[in-house]
Order: sequence, then C-alpha cells, then structure tokens
Amino acid sequence: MVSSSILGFPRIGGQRELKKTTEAYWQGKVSVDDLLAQGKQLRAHNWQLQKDAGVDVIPSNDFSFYDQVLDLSLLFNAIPERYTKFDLAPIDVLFAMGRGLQRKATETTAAVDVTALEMVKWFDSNYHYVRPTFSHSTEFKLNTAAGVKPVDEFNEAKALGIHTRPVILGPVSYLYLGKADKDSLDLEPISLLEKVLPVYKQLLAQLKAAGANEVQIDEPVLVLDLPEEIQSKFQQAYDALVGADLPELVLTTYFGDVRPNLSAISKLPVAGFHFDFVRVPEQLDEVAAILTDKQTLSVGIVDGRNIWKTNFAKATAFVQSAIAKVGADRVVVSTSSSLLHTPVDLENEAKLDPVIKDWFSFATQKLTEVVTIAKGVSGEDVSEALAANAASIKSRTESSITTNPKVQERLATINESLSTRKVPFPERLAVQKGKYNLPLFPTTTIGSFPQTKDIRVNRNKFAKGTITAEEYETFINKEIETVIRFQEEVGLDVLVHGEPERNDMVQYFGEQLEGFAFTTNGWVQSYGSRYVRPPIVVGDVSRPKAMTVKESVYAQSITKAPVKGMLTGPVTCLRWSFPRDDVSGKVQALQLGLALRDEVQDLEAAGITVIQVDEPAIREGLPLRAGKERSDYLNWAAQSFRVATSGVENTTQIHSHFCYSDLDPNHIKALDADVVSIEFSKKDDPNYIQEFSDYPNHIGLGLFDIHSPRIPSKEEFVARIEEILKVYPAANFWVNPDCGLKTRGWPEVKESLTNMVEAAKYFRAKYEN
Ligand code: MET
Ligand SMILES: [Zn+2]
Repeated sequence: MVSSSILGFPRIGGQRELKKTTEAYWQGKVSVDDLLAQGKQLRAHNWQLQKDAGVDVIPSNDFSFYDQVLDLSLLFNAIPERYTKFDLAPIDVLFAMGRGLQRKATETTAAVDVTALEMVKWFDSNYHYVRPTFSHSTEFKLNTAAGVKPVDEFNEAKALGIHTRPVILGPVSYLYLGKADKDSLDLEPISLLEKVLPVYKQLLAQLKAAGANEVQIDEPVLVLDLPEEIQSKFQQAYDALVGADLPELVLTTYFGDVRPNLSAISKLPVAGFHFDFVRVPEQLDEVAAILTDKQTLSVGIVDGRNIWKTNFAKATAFVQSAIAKVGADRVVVSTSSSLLHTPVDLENEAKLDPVIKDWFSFATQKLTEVVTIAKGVSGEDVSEALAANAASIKSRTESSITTNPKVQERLATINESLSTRKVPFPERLAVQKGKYNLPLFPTTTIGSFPQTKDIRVNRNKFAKGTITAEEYETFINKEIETVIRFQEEVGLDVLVHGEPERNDMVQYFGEQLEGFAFTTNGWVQSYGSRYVRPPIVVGDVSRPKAMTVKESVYAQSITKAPVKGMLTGPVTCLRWSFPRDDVSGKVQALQLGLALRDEVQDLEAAGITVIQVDEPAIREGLPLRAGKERSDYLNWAAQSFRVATSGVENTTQIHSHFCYSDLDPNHIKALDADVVSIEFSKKDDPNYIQEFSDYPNHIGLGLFDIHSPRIPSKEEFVARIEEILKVYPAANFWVNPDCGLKTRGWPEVKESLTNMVEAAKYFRAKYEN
C-alpha cells in the first residue's frame, strides 16, 4: 500500500480569517485569546479537511501567526536583545520581530520603538520569511514562555483524534538562512550548530514523548549551491539527532535539484527523504540510489507551487517508476512542497469560466489528487477519477483560449534593436537634466499611497455595480488629487499618482491583458498578514487597449511637477502570477514585454515622460543554482524589460524599482534604466552598501522600511544618507523610501516623508554651496 502525505497546508483560511483576526488584534480590536482561538479553529479545520480527504500523513506545526521561521527563532530563544527589554507578551515579541513596534509610553508601560528583523524571499517563491538573526550573545534554549508550539499543536490534533507529523525547519537550513546581527558581524551563523543541536534534540524528545513517531524536518537549502563547509554539517547534525527517545526523521527538500549535494546527505541516519520531482523529475535515479533498503522515498509529484491540475497519467507513471526502484512499501506520494504557496479552495471560485476552472486544482483539491494517485498505484480502482482527469487535461491542450497566432508572430520580430535604447545613458542623462531640471538629491516615492478603507469600499461598490463608472472615476480622481496636493505640500520633486485605482500591482494589469484568468478568492500568503491573489496566465498575452494612461494624464494635468507613469514590469507580472506550464517563462515574459512596450509608448505620447517600470520580482525568479539556466534567465529577464522600455525618446526617463531581496548590481545594470530605486533600509552590512557603488546610472537606496509603521526622524535619515554618501557620488543619488506606501496609514506617511524631504534639503544646502 502506497501512502499519501502533504508537506504543509495554507494557514490563512478560506476566507482569510487569519488576516482579519491578526490585523484586528494589532489594532487592539480583539483580545489575544480571540486571536489564539482563531488559530486553533483554523488548525482544526485544516486537519479535518485532510483527514476527510483520506491523506495518510497530515502535517502539524505548519500553522503560524506570522512566519514559521520566526516561530522557530522565538521558540529557540534567538531573540535579539532589543525585543526582550519591554516585557512584551510572547506573541507581541513575535510580531515586534516580524513587523517592528512603535508604541507611546502609558502610565504603566514604557515607550517601545524597535524595527523589524530583515524579511527575505523564501527561495524562489513569493513567500517571505523573517531572517533568523544571531549575535554572540544568542543563547539557544527552549523558550517555553508561550508553550512549545510544535508539541502543543501535535497534542491539539491528537485531542481531535488526528495523528499528525510535525514539521520543523532543520538545523542546517535554519542557521544557513539566518544572519549575524549588526553587533556581531564577524559571526558565522553555521558556527552555532553545536549550540543549537541540543535544543533541537530537546524539542524532538518532547515530540516523541507526546507520541510523534515521525517528524518532517525540512532542509530546503539542499537545493542551493552549498559551500563545502555547509555540506559537511549535515552528517554532524543528523548524527546528533538519532536516539531511542527521539522520533524518526524524514528529511525534506523542495524547489529544486538536490543532486549536487547528494553526498552530504547520502549517509544520514534518517527514516526517509522527500524530493521535489515536479521541478526536477530527472533526479529520481540518483536520489533513489542513496537510500538504504529501509529508508522511505517521499515522491513530491503534486505541484505545491502552481494551480494546474496534476496530469494523473504522467504522475502515476512517475510514481510507478519510483516504486520499481525502491518497492511500493517504501514510496509515499506527496506534494512537491508545502501547499502554502497555493490558494485554499477552488470551490470558492464561483465566477471562473467553468471551462478554465476545470483545468485548476487548489490546495484542497490537491489533497484529493495526492490520495487518488496513491490509491491508483496501490491497485485500487480510480478509473473514474483518471478518466475525468484525462478529459480536463485534453480540454486544456486543445483549447483555443491558450493560443493567439498574432502574438506569436510579433514575438518573432524581437531583436537587438527592439530591445536597446537609442543612445547610452550619459547622453540620455544630459538631455534629461535639461528637461526636468531636478535639484540635487531629488526626492520621490515608489508609487502607491495608503490604500484606505474608503478606496476599498468604493472599489467594491464599483465591482458590484452599486456605483457607476463615472462615479468611480470621480472618486479616483479625487484620490489622485489628494495624493498630488499632499506631495506638493511635503515638497517632493518627482510625483506619483498614488495608484488608488489598483487593487494589486500585478492583478491590475492582468485584468486588462488578454491571456489571463482571475480568482475572486485565490489568496496566497506573501508575508505576515499580507496576502496576494495571483492572476493566472492561461494563454498568449496581449494588450487590447491602454491600461494606465487615463489616471496618469489626469495626475499630470493638475500639477507642474513631473508625475511618474507607473507600470509593473514583465518579469514581475509573470512571477507574481501563476505561470503557464505549457510554454517557457521566457516566452511568457517577452509577450508581456511587448504588451508593456505599447503601454510605455502610449504614456509617452500622452506627455508622461517619466515612466517607472517596477521589477521587484526579478531577483526571486533567479534559478536557485548557478549555471546555464541562471544565465539564460538573466538574459531573457533583462531583455523583456528592455523590450518594454527601449522604444522611447532620449528625454524620456525610465525608472525601475526593486525590493525584497539581496540583489546583484550586475543584474540591474543589464536593464539600463535611467534611475533605479532599491529597498535598502534594513541593510546594515557596510559591504552591501558598497556593492552598488559603481552602479553607472542614477540610484535611490530606500531610506525607510515601509513594512513597519515606525517613523524615522529627520536625524535618522540624515545619518543614513551620510553613511551612504561615504560610498556614493552625491550627483547620482535619489532620496526615496524602500517601496510603495500602500500598506501604511496617512499619519505615519506624512511624518516619514516630511522628515525624509527635510533630510534631502539638508544635504542640498550642504552640497550646493
Ligand atoms: C512591491 S514593489 C511596489 C511598487 C509599486 N509601484 C508600489 O509603489 O506599490
Ligand atoms: Zn517595492
């Protein structure tokens, strides 16, 4: 009998219950008990769902109120001192580390003012984890202030009659994904292995005592190019984690190819391994070869990262080839990764075209897929499910929705000249200086302004038809006007219209492009309480008409300052959508590049000549390992951006923006944008500041964290800019926040931007004499 397993289930709830309650808690509207009760209810619901679907191995501890990596840091007491001195409740320490905390003093409590820990992309996904941050004073121990989460949740499931397999991030990944705190920059996180292992051991022993016979231990760093030194730590780590009083471990990897690191794990004393065969089916032979004749092979064959129905015929054949190698009793059918990256339930999609809907499978549906495939290979009769699946797969392959010959013809016309600006940057700079006449240290923002309740209410009204298109337009124009006047008052130099008409920076474009489908409820967690609803690329992409010109032209018509046109770049549109799996990423990105090229030219023709094309997702798309796939990606990613932006006059100033991850300046250079803005405020490593210093075009290194409500003072801005100017020529430097302000409130935006502009003025005065 081949069994089925899931590596993790989305915790947000089918109606985003987690977000709603968490944010209400932050606003002081619900109590901590209500928050905890909501978590408990979501977990119970998810476990029951999996049990009812017939999943054999059901995960626990995949739930989190913010981020599972942050949970582990809290549990292991890896809490930088700045968060511990306020006597906060454990859950508030967690949130303070995740999102920062600024609180005025009251009669009984002192003022709190701490920034968040660094948040970074989880591998090549759009999920973000809070980076474990260690210092010489970090003292690992089980911090039981809030209980012992993995044990408590295991017991919680047990009380419901559901036996689960707890999930924990493994020690090598936990340390390797972390970093040294600013007071301990010489610290190598991996050097803490010996200190953290006893705590892992203690936790595992408690799990075993509670009845957990098996634990899923994630070591996702195994799909990266690991230095020899890191590879060598696996043996040491896992030798320490065996014992009669400890559960068996199943070591899980996902998102990529483990083969280059196989020797590091081939002799580990674990009960089994999990591999991602959706991404890398080719690794089967080699990974199967390292198993001893007792170890199990968990076959990740249902995609945890995308929404397409699994092709049962293909998946079944694959599992059968795994069975042929190691035997049916040692094979487990599983999802390729946690289902965290997929929307909760396709049944919540009432509005989807039924033809297209039939091609999809969300997390809840994937449970049944895993179970069906496991049953099928075990000899149970699943012929009905197989036939229905084959019909869906055929319907998609043969559908006319997926192919547009005109788009394919235009794609063939892309060449060097279609993707290169007329003259190099220095010549463009000269004419742009003349045209815009900006001061030194020009100030700008990244695009969005607070998305207020009023905006959401009106957007919903418009969607429901309770207000007319004209009424909605009047409302949007009023919002734009507010944002423009506000920026004029604060004294910003290059303005934005504020993006009030956009629900989301990708969805807004997807909705207007042909070749996309949308969900009404397909939310996926991006970080903390921020969820996104990725559009789905179903076919060839084209732009039927202008998408952003109206709002930009209106904004420009009411001010003398330049207003930036604001577009989302081709790679980001692709990366933050669920992509097609039937054509390459390159083809999809270039199609998007062509569609955006038309938009850029329409904006320019309408007099919008500063145009920002955001590519925040360009880094996360980078293939996880160095090599040909990576260099190919960099080529087509940059080319699709240049296809979109190179058809303009020399006086047109192209901006681009990047956030969320460690960027390689070389990747940005290839885009040849006139001005780039980069998330930067949480980078405190001086070497990183150095890295961009030879960036040839103009650059704005983000000066404040927009994920946090915290307001930096003018002095703080000045100090930061001073530090940056040790490395950067003042003439190239723009002054801007890390990213868009849509998740912030007006009062904090007002104060932060005012302080930021004051700081720019200070430097202007200093440098202009
Ligand atoms: C995640 S990047 C966001 C860029 C966008 N223009 C904004 O300001 O919101
Ligand atoms: Zn951004």
